[in-house]
Amino acid sequence: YQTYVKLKAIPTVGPSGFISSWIGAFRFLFHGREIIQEGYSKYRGSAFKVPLVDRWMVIVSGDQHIDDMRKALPDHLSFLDEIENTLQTTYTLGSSLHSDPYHIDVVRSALTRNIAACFPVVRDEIEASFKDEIPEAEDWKKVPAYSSILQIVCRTTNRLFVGLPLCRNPEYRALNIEHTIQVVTSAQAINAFPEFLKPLVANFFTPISRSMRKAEKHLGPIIRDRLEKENEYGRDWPGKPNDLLSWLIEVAYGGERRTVRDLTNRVLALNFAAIHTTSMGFINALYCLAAHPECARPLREEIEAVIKTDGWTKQAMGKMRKLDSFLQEAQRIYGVGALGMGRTVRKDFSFSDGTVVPAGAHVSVAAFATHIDADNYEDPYEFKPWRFSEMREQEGESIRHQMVTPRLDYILFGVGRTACPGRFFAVNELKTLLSHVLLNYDVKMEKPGQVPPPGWFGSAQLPNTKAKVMFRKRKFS
Ligand code: HEM
Repeated sequence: YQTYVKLKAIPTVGPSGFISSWIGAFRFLFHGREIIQEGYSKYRGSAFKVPLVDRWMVIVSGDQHIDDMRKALPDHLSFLDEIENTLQTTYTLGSSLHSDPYHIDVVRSALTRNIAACFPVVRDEIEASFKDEIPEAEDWKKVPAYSSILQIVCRTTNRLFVGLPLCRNPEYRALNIEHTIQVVTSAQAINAFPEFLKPLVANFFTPISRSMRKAEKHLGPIIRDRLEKENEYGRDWPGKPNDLLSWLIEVAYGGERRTVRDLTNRVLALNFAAIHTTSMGFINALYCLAAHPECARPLREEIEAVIKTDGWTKQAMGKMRKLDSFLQEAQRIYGVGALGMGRTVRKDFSFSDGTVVPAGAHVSVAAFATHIDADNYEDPYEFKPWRFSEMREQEGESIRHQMVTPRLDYILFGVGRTACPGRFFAVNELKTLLSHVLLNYDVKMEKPGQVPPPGWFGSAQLPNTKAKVMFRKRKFS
């Protein structure tokens, strides 16, 4: 309530009374996108606020405000505090992730540096997992795409994270896929209670101890073996796998970092960051391809021409501008929720237009509204697959409009110092996955020409989980 009093100067969209704001918060669960769109239309370029079930959310938009957020220091606007607040990480993911987030640097440095070196194994896992999940058939076959893609992405990502054979273990995969869902739902349950009850309530809802027990069963022996080998033969022991677990161990010099428990926790947490995000990104692109099968030909031509000169490499993926544009356009429309770049305000923060957001408040960007703003994108509701590759042609060799480049009008990965450190790997993985589909299958939607409608809950946009995609062995050129 104290924070609300300080926020009085910022206009509210929807009811603002003490009781009526609860009704507004309930309405937000089912009409979040429309409420934020209403605020965006009225206050684009300035700030407004909406009541959520557990907090007031200040929402900003427009280049200037987003740039202010990009430049803000973490001790003013904190991403980690916001994650702690929304996901209740201390209870749901483990407290050391917040107090010592070194795994983020490992993603930013070692993992990103190794994308080229690890490209062949990731591609190998893509081929193997498609063979298992979606065997090539002469006739059209209906595939429950969402669940198959989750399995494929989980396997592929974990080939890089922990290697063979664990990445293929069904129990290990199920654990990582379910853990994410449990973290999100239990955090929502914990957040429904007042602060002083949270530690008590967390005992009932927290999934971390069960997930950790299961994960330690799989990862414990591998971690112990690697730690022993490093102690015996030194840092670069012969046969040391080149994967995320090794890169984590390399900087886990001692103390709590160098324990089975903490290392297991980091692997679980990075699965949390990587699996559902990448799966949703890929399913969005797959639905767009299946709804626009006419895009297959130009994409195949590009992929085949580049592979001919560069082979299956990271460098080749970097040259595929149409593929990059197609993926980017799918995420522009279907890949972001109504809110993005959430931050908790640590010290009173002044935006450049003078708007002050007090310490303790929460700020987000109107992400979806930004992505479908006609001032940012012509015909914003239309799926234009070559939108971004055409922009890049106009600008010569510019890298500004490639998918990995965060921009004020494209905030899929956030912008600024906390922009997703896994995005270079994620985009490379998405390109390799979609290339594999294009070169080996024909795809179409069960209902031709239509991307299955996504679901919205609160501010989240979720791809349709029920739709079937038709697959058959590639026949068209
Ligand atoms: C298409 C897939 C992905 C999307 C859309 C995505 C999106 C995001 C977004 C929006 C953020 C927060 C940015 C902000 O608010 O400033 C983020 C943070 C993060 N992502 Fe990703 N991500 C994806 C894949 C991955 C992958 C594959 C990894 C790991 C290999 C990863 C690791 C992380 C980590 C560690 C953070 C926290 C960064 C920090 O605290 O500084 N992400 N991601």
